[in-house]
Amino acid sequence: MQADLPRIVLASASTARRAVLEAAGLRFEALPAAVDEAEIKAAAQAEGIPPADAALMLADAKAERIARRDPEALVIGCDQLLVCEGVWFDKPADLPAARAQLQALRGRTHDLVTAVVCHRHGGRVWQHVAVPRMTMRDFSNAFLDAYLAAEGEVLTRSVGAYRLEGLGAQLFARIQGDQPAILGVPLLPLLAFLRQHGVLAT
Ligand SMILES: Nc1nc2c(ncn2[C@H]2C[C@H](O)[C@@H](COP(=O)(O)OP(=O)(O)OP(=O)(O)O)O2)c(=O)[nH]1
Repeated sequence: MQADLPRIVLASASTARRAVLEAAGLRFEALPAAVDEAEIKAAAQAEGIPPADAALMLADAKAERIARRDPEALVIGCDQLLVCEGVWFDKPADLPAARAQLQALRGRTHDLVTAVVCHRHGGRVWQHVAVPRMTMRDFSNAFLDAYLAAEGEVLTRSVGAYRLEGLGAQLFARIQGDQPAILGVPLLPLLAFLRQHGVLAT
């Protein structure tokens, strides 16, 4: 890597986000940002802030928290909200909550409001929001219980209580949007920015 390229930091604890960027060949450091997402989400909802703006606020908060340590670094922050018929869902606390959440989402369509921001030199230099639209089958409880047993606690790390990659594909009747955005990172717009910013080879 050329010496004058900025250090890239992903302000995230998400294994899914890290895997997407690593698979795309990005070389970066991943540092979790200690941000009280629940508090920011609750305040945004109370103020009637639209999901896309709330997701950008959360992504900014994570990037800012990490960028303070190294203003020269290019810090990537992401956030993903799940909205189904106006109701915002969060990562389930445990498997029973994952079961209840999947029962609430089955047979319905939900949006994954997925924001990504880049911060450098003390401010946001780029942002993008993608909104994949996910339509779930009206799957049976027997199917649901088999899915939960097969996947286990990892489902608590996903805002939708599912993993599209793998068995989770069987939950869906229709998907509008690209898989990296569903997994939490609008990848191609981000890579385009990184090339334009001189961080990736053109
Ligand atoms: N593996 C997988 N993960 C998914 C899928 N859909 C959503 N997710 C994950 C990506 C993110 O880790 C999480 C969205 O929640 P957040 O945006 O709050 O991120 P999280 O708290 O996990 O990490 P971060 O805030 O970036 O430190 O859900 C999927 O289909 N497969």
